[in-house]
Amino acid sequence: MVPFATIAVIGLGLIGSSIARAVRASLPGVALRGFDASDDVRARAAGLDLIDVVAGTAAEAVSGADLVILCVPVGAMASAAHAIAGSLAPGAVVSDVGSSKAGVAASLREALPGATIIPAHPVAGTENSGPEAGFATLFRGRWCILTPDEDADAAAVQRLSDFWSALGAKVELMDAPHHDLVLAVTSHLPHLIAFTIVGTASDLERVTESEVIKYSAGGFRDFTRIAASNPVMWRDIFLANKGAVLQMLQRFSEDLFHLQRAIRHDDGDTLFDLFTRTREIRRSVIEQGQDVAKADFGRHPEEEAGAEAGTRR
Ligand SMILES: NC(=O)C1=CN([C@@H]2O[C@H](COP(=O)(O)OP(=O)(O)OC[C@H]3O[C@@H](n4cnc5c(N)ncnc54)[C@H](O)[C@@H]3O)[C@@H](O)[C@H]2O)C=CC1
Ligand SMILES: O=C(O)C(=O)Cc1ccc(O)cc1
Repeated sequence: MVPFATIAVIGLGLIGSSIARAVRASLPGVALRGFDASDDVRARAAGLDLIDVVAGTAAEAVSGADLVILCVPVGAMASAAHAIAGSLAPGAVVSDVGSSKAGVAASLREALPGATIIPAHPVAGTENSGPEAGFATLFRGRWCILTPDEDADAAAVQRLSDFWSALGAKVELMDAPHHDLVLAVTSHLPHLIAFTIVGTASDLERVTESEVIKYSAGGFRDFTRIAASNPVMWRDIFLANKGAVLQMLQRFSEDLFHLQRAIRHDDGDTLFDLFTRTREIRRSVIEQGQDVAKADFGRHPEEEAGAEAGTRR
């Protein structure tokens, strides 16, 4: 059974366009409507034929939709929700894909009193943005975390869970503050570290005269992919998940200081023990992700073809 008959996607960038493509691929027959605040993105989305109707306003996009998914940066969720207030079909489920959850949920509740709101976070993405960057297999084998309130409509939670499962995602339920703490460690802090190291290296480059770029085949190259992520999106995530990120950053700084001491005092055992432990963690991450790796894990199909032809990312 198709969980929703008409889906409205607000924000037609990487995630919104990937949802549209995945719905077309996995739920044929579902009507797709959409809107983006950018005239240029709306025109490009229409050119890519991602959805059935590219509406001229958010209110028009959601009319008649039984599922509305807000796919805008977390700092724009409140204004996107206000723009659809009063235009939702009776019984419509409103969801979002924001990377942080507690603050977004509060602003959706404030903008849409009485609406059925079930927040979600597909933990799948890339460093790219815009409607061209999306692809239908993005969510396959990846987690989608739903963070419904305790008193949320259980039938609506089930329908949204069925929707994400139909797109190939593995669904998990969590409370929003716990989600924000977990993602601060697994996603937000690693991004902050990448932004920092690439920024530091770029400052040093003025001293070393382009050696940073020249010798960037090492670990630095991997950091540059993450550090190329969308600046608006990440600015908003750090401001929205401030408490959890600062808490994790405090712990990280203490651990970094501990390593700094070990290096200064020639304490090789401390370094060796940590690196042995982290090597094991990588192995278990790979083992747990085996099924995912086989499912075009996190790569645009064109990138996949490039990688197979030996092109380095
Ligand atoms: N990029 C990623 O890897 C992931 C992103 N997310 C979350 O998904 C959301 C969207 O991110 P992306 O698709 O990557 O960004 P994107 O930049 O590719 O697309 C966002 C789109 O939203 C539009 N927009 C901004 N404000 C709007 C408004 N008020 N009304 C209508 N449209 C508006 C922009 O014009 C843009 O086209 C963010 O909340 C992000 O935290 C979640 C998982 C992964
Ligand atoms: O590109 C990567 O490695 C990512 O980590 C993508 C990503 C970004 C934000 C999310 O909330 C979830 C996934």
